Amino acid sequence: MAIALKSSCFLQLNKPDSGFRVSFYSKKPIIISVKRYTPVAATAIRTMETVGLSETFDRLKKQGKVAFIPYITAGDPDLSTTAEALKVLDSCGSDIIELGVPYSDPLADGPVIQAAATRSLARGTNFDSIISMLKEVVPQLSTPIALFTYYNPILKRGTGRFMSTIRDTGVHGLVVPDVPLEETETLREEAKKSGIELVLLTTPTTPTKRMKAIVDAAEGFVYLVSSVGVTGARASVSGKVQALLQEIKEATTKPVAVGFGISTPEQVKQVAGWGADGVIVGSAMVKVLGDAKSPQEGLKELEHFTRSLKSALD
Ligand SMILES: O=P(O)(O)OC[C@@H](O)[C@@H](O)c1c[nH]c2ccccc12
Repeated sequence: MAIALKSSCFLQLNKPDSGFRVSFYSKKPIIISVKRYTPVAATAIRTMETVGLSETFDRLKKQGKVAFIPYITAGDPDLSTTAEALKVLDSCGSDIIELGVPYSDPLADGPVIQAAATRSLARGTNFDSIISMLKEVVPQLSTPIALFTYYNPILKRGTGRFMSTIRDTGVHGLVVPDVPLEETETLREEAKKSGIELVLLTTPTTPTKRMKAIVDAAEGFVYLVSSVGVTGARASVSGKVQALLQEIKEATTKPVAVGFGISTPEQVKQVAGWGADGVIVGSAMVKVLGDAKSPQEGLKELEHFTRSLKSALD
């Protein structure tokens, strides 16, 4: 029986009778054919997942490539457009997608993402509606999702329940920019129980000792914030990033992705050239969707913009 999956990659099925080990290798549509559609086959096919953040970086490293990591705010302009935007970002070759949970007090965000969060909340977007959307869309994606949320929504729901809820959607990673380092351990333990990779952030002003503690505790990848201040496109990316990358790479072999202020193909190329394992673009992506006259136009613009940035890494 052949089952066409709108999913990624070359699929290797080992031991087709007694059990399946499914591995995804590259982003190509596949047809799965099984001799007998046994309960094992059904389970394997149902539970097939994209690979996680660390494995994505491992694969890219073997290919000598740098990860392209876009960020968008869930529910802006609305959740059905977010669902389509995730598919656009996936089809344009994003390697990891950061999806932001809108929050009323986004302290680390600049005006573009703050405005997106306000619009999204005004439309009634909440955590439960985001989870329902993700349950629908994630199985159609080949790009792993890292959910982006401030700490308060996690505490409100309860850390363990929050982690199992996002795991059940197929989300692989979590970024919490305002969790105090002292509380990271608990968060990390709960995340691990659910197989969620907790990404931690370090900044240009993080003391070396603290940076080392952060990179030791980080899962998936280390997020290097390129400059002090809030998110938002900048005319140039601070040259300090190159030395910061060097310092972090002396402290860990974990992949390091750089974000904040990056919005042009030249800047993407520059940061990759400085040795980043991944390049994150957020506000510029959010602006494309937020400035569009209609969701359809926004999605078209998003595709065009994503391809222009991604091509800087090819
Ligand atoms: O928007 P920028 O400057 O491209 O930076 C990425 C950023 O948007 C994304 O990673 C992010 C969104 N909200 C954040 C809050 C803190 C740190 C990072 C973020």
